[in-house]
Amino acid sequence: MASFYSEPPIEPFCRPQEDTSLQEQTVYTISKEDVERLAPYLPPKRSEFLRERQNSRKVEDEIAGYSHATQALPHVTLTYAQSLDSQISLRPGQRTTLSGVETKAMTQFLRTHHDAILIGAGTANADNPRLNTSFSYDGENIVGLAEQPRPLILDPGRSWSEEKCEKMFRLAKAGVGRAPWWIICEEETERDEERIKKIKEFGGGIIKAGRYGRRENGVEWEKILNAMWDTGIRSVMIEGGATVINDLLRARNQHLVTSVIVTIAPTYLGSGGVVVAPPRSVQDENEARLSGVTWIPFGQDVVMAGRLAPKS
Ligand SMILES: NC(=O)c1ccc[n+]([C@@H]2O[C@H](COP(=O)([O-])OP(=O)(O)OC[C@H]3O[C@@H](n4cnc5c(N)ncnc54)[C@H](O)[C@@H]3O)[C@@H](O)[C@H]2O)c1
Ligand SMILES: Nc1nc(=O)c(N)c(NC[C@H](O)[C@H](O)[C@H](O)COP(=O)(O)O)[nH]1
Repeated sequence: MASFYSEPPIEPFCRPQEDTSLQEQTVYTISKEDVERLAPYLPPKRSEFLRERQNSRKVEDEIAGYSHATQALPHVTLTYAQSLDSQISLRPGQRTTLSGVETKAMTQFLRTHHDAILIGAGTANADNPRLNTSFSYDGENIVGLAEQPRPLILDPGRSWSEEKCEKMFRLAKAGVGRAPWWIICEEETERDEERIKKIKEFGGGIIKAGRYGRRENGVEWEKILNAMWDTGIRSVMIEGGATVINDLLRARNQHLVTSVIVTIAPTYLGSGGVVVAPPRSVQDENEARLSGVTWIPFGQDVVMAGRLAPKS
């Protein structure tokens, strides 16, 4: 495992000025009551020290109330939006809006509470995502760069195209988001060198961890999360897509997930979409059950927050 990155200077608050398209960022906020309802499922708030020294290994003593027994694993919040028929998009590669404005605001709030935000290469290529937050505590001023999560692109099969993620790089350049880190498996290939150089030029970086064989066997999450911890990441919000979610929900990985926060939208996408359903490890047994569950209505949607009771 090896990791490195370069960091743009941290500024307390920064509004996009040069790039006019960035001025159109919608400002999101949620009520104090909803913040309190979500609080039990969130990682401890980041300290200033952690925000500024994300690459330090000496930070471990600074963490209070850390929720995992093993100190080398970050708090993992698995979060996504699904339809009533358990689908997250109409077809692979198609961005499908499920969340209403209220749950979108909730997601933007969650993003301010995590050091990093992870998506799979399939989602990165499909969505041209922003992966920043335009959450505002006062309903007016969007949080500053210090509260912006680090985007992580999980790409064990090396299928990510940076060109399809120009929004993220633009936001980083404007100082209203961070440049992404590319997560690939350990095996080196010469082709990577040029790409890594380019990603670093934009302020991004790379994490190499674990091995990768057949796609249906998934990735080595523990090694990947461990490598994240080594870079200073103490909390990560994992947003999808289906390959990533179903892999994390399989029996051998469930103990790595700290909280699950799912938005359920009152719509049926109809068969043929991208489904969340982890592989079943034991016939005729539920694969996973949540405990400590709270259901919170947000506009027309409902948000379910809970913890996984690991199967293994
Ligand atoms: N509604 C939501 O909350 C939500 C969230 C995220 C994505 N989506 C949607 O999901 C769709 C993408 O889902 P997907 O499953 O095609 O893509 P994905 O984002 O899960 O990425 C899958 C690809 O990344 C690699 N990969 C990543 N993690 C892997 C793992 N653990 N094991 C094996 N391979 C892994 C593989 O190369 C694979 O092709 C898009 O349409 C996107 O809009 C919806
Ligand atoms: N909460 C939520 N509601 C939705 O209706 C929907 N389609 C997603 N989708 C998540 C999404 O597909 C990836 O996390 C993006 O790629 C993030 O993109 P943005 O940063 O928001 O631009 N998420």
